[in-house]
Amino acid sequence: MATEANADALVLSDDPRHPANLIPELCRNFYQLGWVTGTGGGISIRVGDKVFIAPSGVQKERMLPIHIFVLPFPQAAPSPHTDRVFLRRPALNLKESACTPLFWNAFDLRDAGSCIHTHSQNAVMATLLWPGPTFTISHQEMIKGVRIGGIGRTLSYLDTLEMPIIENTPNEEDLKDSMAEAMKRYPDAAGVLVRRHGVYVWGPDWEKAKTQAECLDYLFEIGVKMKLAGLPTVGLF
Ligand SMILES: CSCCC(=O)C(=O)COP(=O)(O)O
Ligand SMILES: [Zn+2]
Repeated sequence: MATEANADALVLSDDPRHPANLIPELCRNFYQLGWVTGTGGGISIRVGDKVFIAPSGVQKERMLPIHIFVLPFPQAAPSPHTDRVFLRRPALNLKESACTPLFWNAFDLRDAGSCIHTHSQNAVMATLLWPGPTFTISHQEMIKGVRIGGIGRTLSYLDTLEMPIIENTPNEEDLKDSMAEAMKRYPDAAGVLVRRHGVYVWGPDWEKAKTQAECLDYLFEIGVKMKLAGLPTVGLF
């Protein structure tokens, strides 16, 4: 059993690329993009058998490494309703992110090394202008930055990008099953949009997850603008 001091060693490092240093830094960047304002959204990183997760309901742009939770992987998707296991919990009275079971979908079903959740308005607008089960767009250069299933080879300019959209629920953790279903139904999709809420995107590591989140956000934004301009988003015109 880890003592408090050696558990803290899991999040205290001089290495700027340590997940406990990266998560606060990346959340500050995401805040500037409008992706994690109002405490929502965030990023989790899995390195081998350890998952690093931010606390819930905190100002994500002001987080520090000592606020980070560390959970062992694998374990059954941790949620407030299960007996979850921690390697390290902050001393403060904090709960792990409500996105934890959703992040777990990406680790369990895609062997992801990182999962990002944003509340980007581009993602939300895409879910409003595409009222059906998917968002689609083709013939955009940024499609080439997106990976098959989020983890495979990158798409070609000639591929059509399709992202499933699931319906929102009052509690974040209750999205777990519909997200998992969408991931099974759309194995090639690099993420899952949540209507009136945002998007989950993952990758083999945090750099690739971030690249894909950026490319997808660009595609949501231009798709929304094209739709509002009355232009088709699939096919050449
Ligand atoms: C205004 S945020 C509402 C809850 C939410 O959508 C979310 O992403 C919460 O994430 P957290 O990591 O703060 O539990
Ligand atoms: Zn959210």
